[in-house]
Amino acid sequence: MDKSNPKLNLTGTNDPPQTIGKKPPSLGVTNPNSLSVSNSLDVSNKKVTTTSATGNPRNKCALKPGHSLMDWIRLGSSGLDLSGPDELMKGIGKDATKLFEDVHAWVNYEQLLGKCYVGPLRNSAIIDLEPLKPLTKTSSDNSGSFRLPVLPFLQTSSAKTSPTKSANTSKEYNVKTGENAEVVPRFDWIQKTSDLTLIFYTRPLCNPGLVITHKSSNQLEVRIQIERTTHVYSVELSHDVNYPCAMKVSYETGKIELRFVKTQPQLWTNYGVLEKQKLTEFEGLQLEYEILKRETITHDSYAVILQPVKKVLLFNPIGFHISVTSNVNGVDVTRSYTPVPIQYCPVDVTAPTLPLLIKSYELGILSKHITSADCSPVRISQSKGSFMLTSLKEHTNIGLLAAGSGITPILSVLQYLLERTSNKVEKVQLLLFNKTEQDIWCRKILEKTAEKDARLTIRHILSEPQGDWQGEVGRVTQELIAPLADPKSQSYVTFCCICGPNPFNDLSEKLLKGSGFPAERLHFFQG
Ligand SMILES: Cc1cc2nc3c(=O)[nH]c(=O)nc-3n(C[C@H](O)[C@H](O)[C@H](O)COP(=O)(O)OP(=O)(O)OC[C@H]3O[C@@H](n4cnc5c(N)ncnc54)[C@H](O)[C@@H]3O)c2cc1C
Repeated sequence: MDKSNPKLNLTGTNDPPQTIGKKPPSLGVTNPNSLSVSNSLDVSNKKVTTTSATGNPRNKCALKPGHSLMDWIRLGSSGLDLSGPDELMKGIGKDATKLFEDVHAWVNYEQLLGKCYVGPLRNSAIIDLEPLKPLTKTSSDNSGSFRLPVLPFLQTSSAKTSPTKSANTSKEYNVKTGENAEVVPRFDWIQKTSDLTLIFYTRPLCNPGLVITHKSSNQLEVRIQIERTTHVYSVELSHDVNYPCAMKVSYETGKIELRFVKTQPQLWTNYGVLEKQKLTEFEGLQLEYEILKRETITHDSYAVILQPVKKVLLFNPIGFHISVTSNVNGVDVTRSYTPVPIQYCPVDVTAPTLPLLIKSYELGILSKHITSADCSPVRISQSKGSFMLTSLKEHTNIGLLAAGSGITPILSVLQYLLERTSNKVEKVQLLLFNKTEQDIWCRKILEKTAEKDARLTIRHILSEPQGDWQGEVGRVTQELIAPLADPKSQSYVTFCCICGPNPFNDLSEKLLKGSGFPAERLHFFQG
C-alpha cells in the first residue's frame, strides 16, 4: 500500500472515513475502531476494486463490523499487521508469527503484507481530531487527542520515552509500587448489531464509582469518580439506545463497560460525539430517588429499596457511602447510609435500584422517617469515602469487624474479597457484634456464603444474649482481639476493616494497636 497517498480509504465498505466528533481525522488513518480490511481502494478519485488488497483475486475476509484495532494480528518480527478470517482470529492481540508459521511456513508473508501495510500496531493509537471541547477548562487532560487504548494506561519507567505515551498524562503510574497520581480514563467502544458497549479503562483497583444519566435516548452523561476526582463524559450517540444500560466494572483491571441495547438493531458507522470535563472536588450532585420497597429485616430494621425518579444509574464504590436527604416536617435532614451489594440484600432487588439497610431509631429523625410508610422522596449525593482497594492487595488473611448496622460497608468488602481472582484470599474472618440474635442482619445469606466458601468464617458475639444462646458473649475485648495480631494464632490476620459506632471503633483500634497490630493495616469506615 502506498502510505504516502492520502486518498487511500481504509474502510472496507466504501464508506467515507469515519469520524469521532465533527471533523474527519487529519491523519491518513480513519477511526481505527472501524478499520476493516480494504478490498476496495479509492485511489486518485478512481475507485479501484479488487477482490483482495494484494491484487490477488482470492477472496479475503474483512474483520467483522464491531471489531476494533485490537483485533489486528501482529506478525512481530516484520512489524507488519494483518487481519483475516476466523482461523487467524486465534492470533488476536498477540504475536501470531508462530501460529502463522505452523501452517504456512513456506509463505513469504513479508512480501505479501508489504502491500497491505496500514501502520504499525501500537499500544495506543492516536487519532488527531478536532479538540474535544471540555465543558469548562478545568482539566490538564485537555489536549484534545483522543487515545484509543490497548493497554489501560500502565506506563512503566521504561515507557516514559515511548513515542506512543499519552502526551497529557501528567504523572506516571508505577506498576511496582502502585504509587501514582492521576487516573485519566481512556475510552473505547465496540458494537454488535443489537448493542453498543462504551468502555472506559481506569486503573486496577482504583475502585471507581459511576453515575450514568440518560438525558434522552441518545444523550448520556457518564460520571466516573475515582477518589475525589470525577471525570464527566457527555456523550451524544449517533443513534438511540434503551434505558437502562448494563454496567460491568472489573475491580481488578479497572475496566468499566456500559452496554446499551440499540433501539434499532443495526451497525453504526460511528458512536457519536464525546465531550469531557474533570472535576477535582466533590460537587453538590443531588439525585432524586423514591422508595420502591420497604421490608422488615429485623424487629427494628428495614431494607429500603430506592428507585431513581429520572433515568439514572448509580454504581457505588466498595466501602463508600452516600448522603441521603429528605424533608422531615419542613426541614431537610441529611444522614449517611451505605448501599449494600444486591447479593447480600435480604430482599429481592434488581438494577437500577439502590438497596439500603436501615436501623430505625425510636428518636432518630431520618431513620424513623425513611423507614416509615409515608416517607417523602429523597435526594442522594454521589458516593463518598476513603477506602482504597489497593490497601488489601497484598493481603490474603483478612479480619472484618462489624458492630450492628456497621455491617453495611463490610458486606461489599466481603463480596469483593471472596470474588478476587488475583492473589486469592485464603481466609476471611467476619466478627459480628450485636446485642441479641434478633439484631443480626443478613445472617442467613452470610451463613450460606460461609457454607459454600470455606475461606469465610463467621463469629457472632452478643452483648445481651437471650434464651439458650450457645455462642460467644461479650463486647470487643483484649482476649478477643489479641489473637488477630498474633502470627502464631490460628486467628492471625494481616489486615483489618472495622465499622461500628465510634466507641466500638475506638476500643477496637486501641486493643489492636496495643497487641502490636500495625496502624497502616487498619481501615475504619467512618463518615
Ligand atoms: C459513613 C456512615 C454510614 C452509615 N451507614 C448506615 C447504614 O448503612 N445503615 C444504618 O442504619 N445507619 C447507617 N449510618 C448511621 C446513619 O447515618 C444515622 O446516623 C442513623 O440512621 C441515625 O440517624 P437519625 O437521623 O435517625 O438519628 P438522629 O436524629 O441523628 O439521632 C436521634 C437519636 O437517635 C438515636 N440514635 C441515632 N443513632 C444512634 C446510634 N448509632 N446508636 C444509638 N442510638 C442512636 C439516639 O437516641 C439519638 O439521640 C451510617 C453512618 C455513617 C457515618
